[in-house]
Amino acid sequence: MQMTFVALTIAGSDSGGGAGIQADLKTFQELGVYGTSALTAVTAQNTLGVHGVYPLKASEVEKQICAVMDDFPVTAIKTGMLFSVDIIRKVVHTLKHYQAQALIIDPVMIAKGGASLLQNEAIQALKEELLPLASIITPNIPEAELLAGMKITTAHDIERAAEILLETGVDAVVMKGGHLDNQDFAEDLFMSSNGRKFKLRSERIHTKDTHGTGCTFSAAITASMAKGKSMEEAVMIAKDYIHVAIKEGLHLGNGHGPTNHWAYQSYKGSIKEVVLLD
Ligand SMILES: Nc1ncnc2c1ncn2[C@@H]1O[C@H](COP(=O)(O)OP(=O)(O)O)[C@@H](O)[C@H]1O
Ligand SMILES: Cc1ncc(COP(=O)(O)O)c(N)n1
Repeated sequence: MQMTFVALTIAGSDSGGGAGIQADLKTFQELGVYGTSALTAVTAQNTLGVHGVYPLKASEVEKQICAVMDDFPVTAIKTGMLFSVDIIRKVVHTLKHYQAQALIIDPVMIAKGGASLLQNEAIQALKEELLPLASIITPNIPEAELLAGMKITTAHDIERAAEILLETGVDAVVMKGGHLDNQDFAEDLFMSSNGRKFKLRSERIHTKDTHGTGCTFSAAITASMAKGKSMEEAVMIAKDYIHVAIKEGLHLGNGHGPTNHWAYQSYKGSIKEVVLLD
């Protein structure tokens, strides 16, 4: 009998289906992993922006996590939009109880349209209480600036910020380069506490349809880790997955459209270039 791998996402709902819980579950499914979820908030959202944010109570988030963890053989967990200090503290408490095998944290803070998905006072709790439990954290550049407490403009800054984030106790950091002003490449930096360091480089796709790229990328990492792959392998597969999802975009909606979560099905071979660093 074939083994069924199970992943859990703890995140917000995006009614437009391109980011959040919906992106995570689609990605899990495409990568052959059974997806479960614990909602932290409902958002009224489409490709034009976030039109409403309705957080759940922390105890309601906890109940969902327990319901899943008490019954399913979950091998990897990811977090996305956590919204408040209360929800973060409850998630930390609950995850400590279950001792997740692999925990991937996408420190979602601000939607691409500018809406806040994490209250300002929650940034510290995320950094000090949740990050120490994590296998991998996947900040984009603005998120890394807030978490590391520094401005990031050069390649040296990116490495320095990754080093600062490793000091929180997380096993590895992936600094996503989608927001960098590089017209040719989309480059992410992987750095782990055991000294592994490399860049994942792919051609930059010139499109406005990048809604949910971060959610999709971290969900792809989670799916591979749920299947038992190493952090390095998982990050490499995720880079290919997000690249084809952006490249084969669906052009839906009138704003920043979603990516194509099923494009990876018909894709063969490797796209990214791995650049080893000392
Ligand atoms: N225009 C693009 N072309 C190719 N890859 C991209 C592009 N934009 C983002 N990516 C990739 O998508 C992933 C998510 O990055 P990013 O967009 O920075 O995250 P977020 O959605 O959290 O802001 C990264 O692997 C990044 O390199
Ligand atoms: C519920 C939810 N979670 C996460 C994001 C971030 O996605 P993006 O950075 O692509 O806007 C979002 N827009 N909505």
